[in-house]
Amino acid sequence: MNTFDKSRPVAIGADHAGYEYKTVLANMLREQGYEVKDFGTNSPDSVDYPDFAHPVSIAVESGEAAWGVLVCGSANGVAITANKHQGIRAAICWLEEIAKLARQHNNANIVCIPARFIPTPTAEAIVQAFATTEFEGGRHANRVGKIACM
Ligand SMILES: O=C(CO)[C@H](O)[C@H](O)[C@H](O)COP(=O)(O)O
Repeated sequence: MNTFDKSRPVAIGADHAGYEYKTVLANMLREQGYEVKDFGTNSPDSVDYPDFAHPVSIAVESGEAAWGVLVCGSANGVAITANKHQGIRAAICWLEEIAKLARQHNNANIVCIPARFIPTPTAEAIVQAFATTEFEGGRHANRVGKIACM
């Protein structure tokens, strides 16, 4: 249930610590037939991660994008920012298995990548797993429902 399809774009964004990974991940997704909406940044010049995490989150929250990818040094900054949005469940993922669980158990809709702590192939495997793993529903649906009740 609730698998990401390719009828809507993937929103992607990063700060200066993540922009190189963002390029690699966006290219990987495009090669797989996804439309990618890139919110920047596109250089190593120092920027502030909320300026990129908020637009990606708004795109996913509004339904303009089906899901999102955010990259910064530790992934903490982009995840904290994204999770300020009511409709966002952003998960920091540093292993492929964590990415699968973020989808299976948490129905996460943005994957947050810590570029300074994992190699590029791991980041690619994480995004691939996140893109193709389904939410399991059932007992997890009750729990995910309670996240947004406040
Ligand atoms: O999580 C973060 C910020 O809370 C990210 O890791 C940023 O990429 C990091 O803080 C950037 O650090 P820099 O010293 O300004 O390059």
